[in-house]
Amino acid sequence: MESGMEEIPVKVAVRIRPLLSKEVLHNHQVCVRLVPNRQQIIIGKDRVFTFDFVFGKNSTQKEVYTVCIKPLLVSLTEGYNATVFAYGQTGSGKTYTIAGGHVDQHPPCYNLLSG
Ligand SMILES: Nc1ncnc2c1ncn2[C@@H]1O[C@H](COP(=O)(O)OP(=O)(O)OP(=O)(O)O)[C@@H](O)[C@H]1O
Repeated sequence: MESGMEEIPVKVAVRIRPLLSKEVLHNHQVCVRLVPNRQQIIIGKDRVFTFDFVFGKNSTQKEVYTVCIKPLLVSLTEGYNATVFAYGQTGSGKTYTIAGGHVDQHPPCYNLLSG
């Protein structure tokens, strides 16, 4: 087994999306905070959760792709299988991340495959 492949085979990333304009309009509040320099988030006052990767509201498609997906492509070329899927409540940003938001500014992760 190549070095680095003895790790736990499932990794979980959390991506926090910004409030939508309609949410700002309705005075919705952000309830999730990032812990700086740690892959952790705080929900509410003090509930801390740790993930393999945490992306904040200003994270880009390219950043998510580079950190989470590109290494899987490298392992594919070495003969390993890989699956990426998005999980979360409705409106949380699954489609935006996997299939893209605004096509020019926020390309889908799979459009970055050649990068
Ligand atoms: N990282 C982000 N930055 C800016 N806007 C985002 C981001 N993620 C999601 N959005 C916006 O939030 C809204 C909901 O996102 P999206 O449709 O991707 O959610 P979803 O999880 O796929 O929802 P559903 O399960 O209902 O299909 C969209 O208007 C999308 O453009």
